[in-house]
Amino acid sequence: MTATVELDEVGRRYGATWAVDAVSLTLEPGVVGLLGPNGAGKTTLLRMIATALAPSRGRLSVFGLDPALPRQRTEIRRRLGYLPQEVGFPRGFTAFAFVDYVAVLKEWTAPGPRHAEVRRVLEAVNLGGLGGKRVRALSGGQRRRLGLAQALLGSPGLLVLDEPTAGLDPEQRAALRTVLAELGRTALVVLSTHQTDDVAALCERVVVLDGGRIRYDGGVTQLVERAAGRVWLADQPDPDAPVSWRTGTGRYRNLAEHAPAGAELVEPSLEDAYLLLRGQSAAPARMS
Ligand SMILES: Nc1ncnc2c1ncn2[C@@H]1O[C@H](COP(=O)(O)OP(=O)(O)OP(=O)(O)O)[C@@H](O)[C@H]1O
Repeated sequence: MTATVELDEVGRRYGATWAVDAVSLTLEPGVVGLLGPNGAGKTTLLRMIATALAPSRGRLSVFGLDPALPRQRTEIRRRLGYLPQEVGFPRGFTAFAFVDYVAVLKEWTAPGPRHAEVRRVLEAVNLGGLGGKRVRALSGGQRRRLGLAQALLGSPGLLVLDEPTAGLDPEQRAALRTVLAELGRTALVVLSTHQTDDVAALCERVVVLDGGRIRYDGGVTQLVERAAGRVWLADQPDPDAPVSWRTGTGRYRNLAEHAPAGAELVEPSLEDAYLLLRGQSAAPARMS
């Protein structure tokens, strides 16, 4: 069977900088999380998968098609939904009119089924009651969900979502997780986020990018297991820990190979595992 997305040594360069450097990935249906620090190359990678940006080198195929060829690119675009990091909304449009406009661009010609689909995706992101509201009058989180609604049009086989949960309140994030988990049963959902708890709640697979390169690609559980036996709660910060921070209880969470004095070993989270991975490649991070 053809993989939904296949990248073979894909790179994208801006001037002398490789924003994405020799990335190889085979992505099948399911929800895949993309983590990485600011500037890691997540948006650049997602833009290439969404056919919004051409690779500078390497081979990329989506649904077995080549986005470098105009006809095949059009076919890919018919079958994918994309939420960019920043959506240029026509702010005078109503929420309904905006999604309807995107639906027209996506070749939904018959008004009856198109309007029904617009209503469906607005409901899916809990904006069913706000279809008549102007985009400029929506809150930031509501606008983010409106951007998501247009990506869901036509239940695409590939959803590329750049920070879909940014600015969403906890209830909306939880609701969105349900929508995406449901979609991931049949479609490939690739999402970038800075929220490790979204990845832990939603994804089986996580790809960690840093400096344009893959630092980890595998199961979320396996990444968390790497941090087992290395997360310690103590009354003091451990000077030898690559990562250490003061928690809300006043105790320090130390990510370290060896037990700091008087420390208590605790279960690792995905955030701990991610920070440990980062700590191994980056300068020591200390937050207090
Ligand atoms: N249009 C551009 N022109 C020049 N450099 C760019 C451009 N877009 C991105 N870059 C550079 O490419 C690198 C990767 O940027 P990218 O936006 O892909 O990272 P990111 O992981 O999405 O970051 P963030 O988490 O901050 O959104 C950065 O060094 C960035 O400065």
